Amino acid sequence: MTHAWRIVVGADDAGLQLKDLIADTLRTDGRVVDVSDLGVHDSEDHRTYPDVGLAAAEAVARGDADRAVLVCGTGIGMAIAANKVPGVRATVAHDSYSVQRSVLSNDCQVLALGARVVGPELARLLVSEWLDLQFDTASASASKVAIISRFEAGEGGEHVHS
Ligand SMILES: O=C[C@H](O)[C@H](O)COP(=O)(O)O
Repeated sequence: MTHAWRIVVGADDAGLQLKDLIADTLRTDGRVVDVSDLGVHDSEDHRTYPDVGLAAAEAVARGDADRAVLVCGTGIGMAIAANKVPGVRATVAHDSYSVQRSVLSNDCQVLALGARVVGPELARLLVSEWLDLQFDTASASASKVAIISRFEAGEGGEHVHS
């Protein structure tokens, strides 16, 4: 399968170094046609993980980017922030299987990484594997993701309370 991903990247101060490494890696990856770096750009840039995570997720929601890689200390804050943007599904994942399922089961467009959790080479490997994954809208997982989307759109009623 060929890809032409447009990727937005972002980080807070804790994730700056790993974000820059991932951005450099993405810029030389033939599967990526555009890398948009929302910062932070240096130690003088004091924007927080929600500032950057929300902006990146909004870029995905608008269709300005296909996907986002977001880095903070743990990845958790970035994922929480990104998941608040309607239409965006974000995950923290630091192992291949979780990265794979986040796309194939859950149609996540946002991968959040923790610079204080994962080493740079594993992070680069995970991002590389992630670029080869694409959600299958005809898969059995699609109807499950659709329940979340309908709930988000205020069209609840089909999910079952137990
Ligand atoms: O999830 C949040 C991130 O890990 C962030 O980089 C650190 O947040 P804190 O400074 O509030 O601990």
